[in-house]
Amino acid sequence: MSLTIKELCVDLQKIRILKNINLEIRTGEFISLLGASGCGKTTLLKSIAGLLETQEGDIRIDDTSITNLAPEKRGTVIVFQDLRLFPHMTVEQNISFSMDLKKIPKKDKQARVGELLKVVQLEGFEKRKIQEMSGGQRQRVALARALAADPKILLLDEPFSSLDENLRCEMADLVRKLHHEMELTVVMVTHDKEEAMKVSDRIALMKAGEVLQYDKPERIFYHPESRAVADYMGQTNYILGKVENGRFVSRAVSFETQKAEGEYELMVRPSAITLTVDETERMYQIEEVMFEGETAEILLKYADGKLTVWLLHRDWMKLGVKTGELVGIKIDERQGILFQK
Ligand SMILES: Nc1ncnc2c1ncn2[C@@H]1O[C@H](COP(=O)(O)OP(=O)(O)OP(=O)(O)O)[C@@H](O)[C@H]1O
Repeated sequence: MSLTIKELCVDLQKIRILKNINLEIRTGEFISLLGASGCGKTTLLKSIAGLLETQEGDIRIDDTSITNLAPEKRGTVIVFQDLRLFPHMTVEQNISFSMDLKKIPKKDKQARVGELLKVVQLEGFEKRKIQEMSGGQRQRVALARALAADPKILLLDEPFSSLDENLRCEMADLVRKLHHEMELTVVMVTHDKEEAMKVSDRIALMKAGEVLQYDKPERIFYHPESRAVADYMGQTNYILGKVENGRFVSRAVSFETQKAEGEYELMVRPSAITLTVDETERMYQIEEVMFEGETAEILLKYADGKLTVWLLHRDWMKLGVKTGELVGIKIDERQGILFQK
């Protein structure tokens, strides 16, 4: 089922929290709402689930408006960060909760619980109490309980944030697998950009109640539409320059461009710069080198400011230079983005 959000505005205690949100989520798509704490991700997820009153705009599943429907009639199910399981009940009782409401016969219910436990890799755990399970196992139960309601749209609010890194990856893989197998449309809230890039078909990057960019992970990372998006998605360098006569010209790099004349900043990720000792023009002084396992982070100082460069550690070692010495740089301009000043 597809989900369309059109010009959605939401106020909480008379303050406008969501400002004119527009998103189209295709059937079977996995999207992430990504952004810093307080930008409105959970508010948007709750609005989709029908847990908050909306002031303006429309939310549609396929061609039907759900804006004024009660949460239980929307076909959406939300899994919260704190899971909201019933700790004294068994796994089976937790998972079959939505089926009890629908008065599904006991035998069918048991069979379905068994199936769902298999799906989330917790076969045989029916009679275990929630309080006797680990954090990762509880996450799986919460997921199975959500799936038991046969959702058209699965909404996940930072579902893995309380887990350690290994479990996070495992759960992310599981959700991604279920999403494929069950052709679920999934909207996940996260503030973890790596997680978002890994699991999502598209990412809606939010800031202060607005969507700054809604795009595929590669585009959000390599083709940010604004400095705000570029800065959120990873470390960046900005090189000041001008476009004149069809060329971007700066102290560090110059190349042809179709952009209009004016002052620009060239955004370059640290991995798009390499160092050289062959050039005659060695005008970048190595200020600091940080060893980070397979990579080395090198901080350079030059007349216009500083640049950060990431090299494979073995490539750095091959250069044979050390802190305080001068090097030249090469910038892969195809990986750079020009922002007008
Ligand atoms: N019940 C409420 N009443 C008033 N303001 C609220 C309420 N709930 C949240 N807010 C405010 O709305 C804004 C968005 O909150 P929201 O929880 O949607 O952000 P978020 O992006 O999900 O943040 P986080 O990553 O920290 O969970 C914040 O400024 C928050 O303080």
